[in-house]
Amino acid sequence: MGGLSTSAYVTCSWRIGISSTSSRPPVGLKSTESQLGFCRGRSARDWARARADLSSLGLGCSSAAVVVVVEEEMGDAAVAGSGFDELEVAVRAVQMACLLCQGVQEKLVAKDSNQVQSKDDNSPVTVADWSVQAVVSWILSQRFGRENVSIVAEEDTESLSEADAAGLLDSVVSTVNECLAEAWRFGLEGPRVALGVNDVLDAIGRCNSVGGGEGRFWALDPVDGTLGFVRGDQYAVALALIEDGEVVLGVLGCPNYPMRKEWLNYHQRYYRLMSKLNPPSADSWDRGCVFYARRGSGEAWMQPLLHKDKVYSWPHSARPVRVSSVVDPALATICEPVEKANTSHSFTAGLAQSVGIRNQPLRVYSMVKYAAIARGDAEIFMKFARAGYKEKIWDHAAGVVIIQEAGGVVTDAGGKPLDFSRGVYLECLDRGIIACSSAEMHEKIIQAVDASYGSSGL
Ligand SMILES: Nc1ncnc2c1ncn2[C@@H]1O[C@H](COP(=O)(O)OS(=O)(=O)O)[C@@H](OP(=O)(O)O)[C@H]1O
Ligand SMILES: [Mg+2]
Repeated sequence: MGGLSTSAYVTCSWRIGISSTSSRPPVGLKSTESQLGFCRGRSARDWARARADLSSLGLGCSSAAVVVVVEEEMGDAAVAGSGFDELEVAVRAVQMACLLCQGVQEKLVAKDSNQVQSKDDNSPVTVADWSVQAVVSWILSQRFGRENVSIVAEEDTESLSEADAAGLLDSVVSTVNECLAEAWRFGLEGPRVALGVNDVLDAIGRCNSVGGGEGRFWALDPVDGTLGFVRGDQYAVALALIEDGEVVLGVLGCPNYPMRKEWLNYHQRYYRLMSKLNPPSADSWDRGCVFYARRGSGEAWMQPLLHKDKVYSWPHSARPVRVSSVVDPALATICEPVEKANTSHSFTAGLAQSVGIRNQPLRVYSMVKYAAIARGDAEIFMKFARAGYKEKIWDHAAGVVIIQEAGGVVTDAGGKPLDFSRGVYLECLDRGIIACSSAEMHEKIIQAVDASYGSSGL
């Protein structure tokens, strides 16, 4: 089986191919190139399993039908107990979740009806929401121990467990297993055997923490901007760690956020077409970024999504991001929600005029807006929801720390920091959310809000 010792296989990423004389892929391992029965692995356990599977097929190490390809040296250890900290695990989990979402979105855009379900409030919930929640929950529990992981997240298992959702549940289970089978590519361990329905429901249902001001918990929005997602447009996977009411790290996966700001102006359908005509190469940073920051570091980072068939190695070409240096309102751009049901476009248009902003607003679904400010693609993010709407912590936590560490300012419209210590909602939020690239710009906006809010009818 090649000229390498077993120890080499367990410290490298490898691929086993069985020649066409044997048509069956190794049992229990993902068949990625099924005609030849290829499987891949990246840990001692995978390797032991592959050998056992080969022998169950009657193929020994020296069999001519077996080919082992060592793909590349591992950049980091894949076995449990290696020293990734919470940020690294969170980034890897979000990377995996982004790839999962891209797969589901492609099917959705091609109109696979099993992928969308209506929640009670009629918002579209997809296979991706539940699958991402299951994957992230499973990975965090696996890495840090179930008893040490508390998660506040958007989805519950109620509608998924109903009798008429059996097809949907099956799709979720297979999507989760497909995603976790790739965990080794991200330096993480997947499950030894595929998760069953109950395992998946358990992973989703476990995310039932209610947050609060004491202790540590994760806040997860598995697919933020569900409308953007089902429309084939922008959406985000948002994961934050909150400790004693403060966001200590944030990760924002933006699978459709382009490398170049100019692409934001194109419709996603046009963008998809262009990507097909001119496919991204392994080294081009085409579509899909993951942003992250650690509280107090003074740095925020952006990584490309992992390309197909590549193995992730930290820090995966990360580059620092910084907020815009534009301070002249005449050159500034406001970023805001797409849906006027989610914010008052007329109020922000009035504000823009009063401070001298001339550019058209950049309207983007989801927390990608936070990424846009952190990367300097726009200078101001504002959201003024209708009276009575309560913002949820998972819709903001990751984005806030990323903007702050990239040099920006985020507060409510009264200038107070967003309060993540009061449970699932941003209780006591004063009017709306304002994020700016600089303290000067922020001050101008706060003053403009004070001057016009009373007569806005909001
Ligand atoms: N009525 C109302 N007002 C304000 N906000 C609301 C409202 N209803 C929902 N939501 C929450 O807002 C999330 C989407 O907000 P966005 O800023 O991304 O809006 S938009 O999609 O760009 O229009 C959206 O997140 P997702 O559910 O993850 O899509 C909701 O959590
Ligand atoms: Mg959301």
